[in-house]
Amino acid sequence: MILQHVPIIDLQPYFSGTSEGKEKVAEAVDQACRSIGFLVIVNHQIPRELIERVYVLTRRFFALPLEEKRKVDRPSPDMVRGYSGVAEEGLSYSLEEEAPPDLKESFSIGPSNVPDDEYHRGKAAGPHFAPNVWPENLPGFKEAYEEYFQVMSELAAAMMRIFALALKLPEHYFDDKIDEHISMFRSLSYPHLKDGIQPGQMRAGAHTDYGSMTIVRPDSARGGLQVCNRDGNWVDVPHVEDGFVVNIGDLMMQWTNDEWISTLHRVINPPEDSTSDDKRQSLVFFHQPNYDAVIECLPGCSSAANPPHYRPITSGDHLHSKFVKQTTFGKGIAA
Ligand SMILES: O=C(O)CCC(=O)C(=O)O
Ligand SMILES: [Fe+2]
Repeated sequence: MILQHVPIIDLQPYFSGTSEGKEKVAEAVDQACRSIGFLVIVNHQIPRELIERVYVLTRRFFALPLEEKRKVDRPSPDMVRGYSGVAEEGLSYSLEEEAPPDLKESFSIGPSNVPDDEYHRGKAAGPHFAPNVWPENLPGFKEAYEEYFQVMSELAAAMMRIFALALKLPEHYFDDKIDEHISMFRSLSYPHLKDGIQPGQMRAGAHTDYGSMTIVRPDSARGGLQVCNRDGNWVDVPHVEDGFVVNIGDLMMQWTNDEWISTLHRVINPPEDSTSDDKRQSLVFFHQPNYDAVIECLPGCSSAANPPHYRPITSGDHLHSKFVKQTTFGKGIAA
């Protein structure tokens, strides 16, 4: 059955470790990834205290004066680190569309405590392990962000094991392809702008994500995340207290030979007549396999009648090709 809405999936049976429990979760995830490319997970084992701490520190960061935030500006266009201001990027650029820039600010980090060796620092590593930049005078910010990056990496590894089971592969199939992952954690702040909005301008324009998966801790504020379903209708992603939104990106779609779909989504503005302050903040983890992991049609995803749709490509080159597209079409680089 093709789902037209985003399902809510309880991960508890997976974490309880029985093979029936794992099977049940894997089947539900397979159906979600085939139908709509999005799911909401509950019982994910991420401590609530940490999520709250990161959320509060993020509010504090975005509330700083602009000149303070500018001190941790993105170091260069190909390094997604540090701060980007409102309307400096447009996610729709990656779709080769002319669209007005997004109404959001962001702060991004990549892996920390990177070993000083050839794999991580050599030419082949490119900007994937670029150093992080940190705001001064925000006690606990760096620690909380690094801890969040770590727990998200573990949750993504668990999701990749569920993905493997869902695709009828050995549970640990992806483990050695993500053990040096080049993911990015990005906090997003969407101010509630009441005027100066251009026609068609949104909090985040319609786009697909690039990598293996995205894990989002959203906000209940009005003006939220929507997904375009198979019928071509925009549907709201349900807001579940203590839930995370998971969606697969273009790389996973390519890996599965289009069996799973990377779906268009967007973040809409609050209603025009709203008199309240509907500012919104989300915490977004973009998971991306090791830069040298080869993304080629997974076993079981092709047949004589349905040969591989894509040539093999490394995760690093795949990500780079998205960035190049974006710099050609817009002034910024998004996630
Ligand atoms: O803020 C959100 O809920 C999602 C944002 C998003 O889709 C993105 O940054 O790729
Ligand atoms: Fe996205």
